[in-house]
Amino acid sequence: MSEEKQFTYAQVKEHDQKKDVYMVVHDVVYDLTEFVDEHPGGEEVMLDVAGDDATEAFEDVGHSDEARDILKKYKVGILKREAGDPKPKVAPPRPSNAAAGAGTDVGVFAYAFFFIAAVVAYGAYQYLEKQKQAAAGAQ
Ligand code: HEM
Repeated sequence: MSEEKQFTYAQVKEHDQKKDVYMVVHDVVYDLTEFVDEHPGGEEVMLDVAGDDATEAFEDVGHSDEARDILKKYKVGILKREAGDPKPKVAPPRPSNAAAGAGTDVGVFAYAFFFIAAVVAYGAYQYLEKQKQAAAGAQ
């Protein structure tokens, strides 16, 4: 069995310089030193979270699947959390899958929209019928 290399948070913290950038995303440790310059979002944001848990920053941007694929290439190990380490502010790994809450909101909104649309359509229908009757009566 191939054992994955484990890093403590303190060890990851040591790699917080531009020439040596590690970061943690969803408890996986990545060596992104080579990627910092290539990052389409700029090196500044990468250096902000160098040596840190970048999970929240990474997920907040809503990175593409391509970005997630790139990330895989740079994996060097997994994070071994120890007592006292900062807790990950875990955003769901896949916001699109895990957005049950948000999905519900959108669902309710969609129902409300269709309900209002139906009421408006019914009203318009009634109005047109009345117009027709009025026109017929006037003849
Ligand atoms: C952890 C490794 C990271 C990788 C592999 C990565 C990769 C990428 C890629 C491939 C894009 C192009 C758009 C896309 O495909 O989604 C992108 C855009 C972006 N990234 Fe990252 N990123 C990483 C970390 C971060 C972090 C920590 C931040 C901090 C906020 C960040 C902020 C952004 C922003 C703002 C853009 C949008 C740029 C634009 O559209 O002008 N990224 N990233």
